[in-house]
Amino acid sequence: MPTGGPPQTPPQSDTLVPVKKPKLGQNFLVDNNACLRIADALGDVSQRTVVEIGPGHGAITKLLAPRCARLHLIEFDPALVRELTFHFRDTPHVTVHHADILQTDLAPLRTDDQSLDVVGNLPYYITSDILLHLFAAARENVVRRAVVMMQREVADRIASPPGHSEYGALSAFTQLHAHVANLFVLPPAAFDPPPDVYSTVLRLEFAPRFAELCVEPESFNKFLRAGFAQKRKTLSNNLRNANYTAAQLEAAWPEELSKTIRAEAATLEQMATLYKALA
Ligand SMILES: C[S@@+](CC[C@H](N)C(=O)[O-])C[C@H]1O[C@@H](n2cnc3c(N)ncnc32)[C@H](O)[C@@H]1O
Repeated sequence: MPTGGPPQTPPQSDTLVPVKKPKLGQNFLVDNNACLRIADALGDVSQRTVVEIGPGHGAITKLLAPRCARLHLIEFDPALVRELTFHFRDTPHVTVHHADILQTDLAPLRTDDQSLDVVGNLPYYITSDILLHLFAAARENVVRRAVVMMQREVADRIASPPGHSEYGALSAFTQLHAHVANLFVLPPAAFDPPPDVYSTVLRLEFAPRFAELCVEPESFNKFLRAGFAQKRKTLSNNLRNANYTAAQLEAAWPEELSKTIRAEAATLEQMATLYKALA
């Protein structure tokens, strides 16, 4: 549930995504077929609890509500909250929360400890913050699947493999937590008002890899952050800035890993090997 109600100002954007600034990221989906494809991409939700991030005027919500067992709507704009509350006044399995998704603890929204399915045409100005919030929930098995729309460039980065020019910190964190499927792209005309960018719908099947990589989640996340801290620097230099000594790095550095590699070129397996050697 929201912790202490929504803040008075919108949340800050993060450093991983270029800032786009329609009011609260409000580009409403007006392509009904796209709404249907998003709802379909969640699969059979007849026995499941679904959380929608930023339902807006309810374009996707109205299709989902009759399909799922329970639906929680997390909306930050008070005028939209009033509109949704009125619209769903006679639909007891739909709950409207006036809340900032980034301040919302998703765990209490579960029923009988069943993991949640998440859907949302995301407010693009906080896309990566929302993803990081979902990854934290995935580490606690709170979420199972998410079908989310975001700016196409961000989606392309998330889905690209290590060594690819678009691979970066957000790709690594996403692929550490989920299998990613790139579903479809929408042009600006699918929205009102139309954004300046194309949009992509991704499906994330959460499956955190910490156990498989034999790493401790919190400290490995910290290690990854340190490794990706400055894009132009080598992995080794970024780790030096995070207080690993040259001698520690020299002793732990795996033979198969180039000394001048950047984090963007390393696989998660290689990062895990180095992390464990340094532990
Ligand atoms: C891109 S619009 C999507 C609206 C609707 N789902 C649609 O597809 O037409 C993003 C929605 O997220 C809401 N929003 C923005 N920041 C939010 C936040 N921090 N927490 C929850 N909702 C937020 C906006 O008010 C808006 O309704």
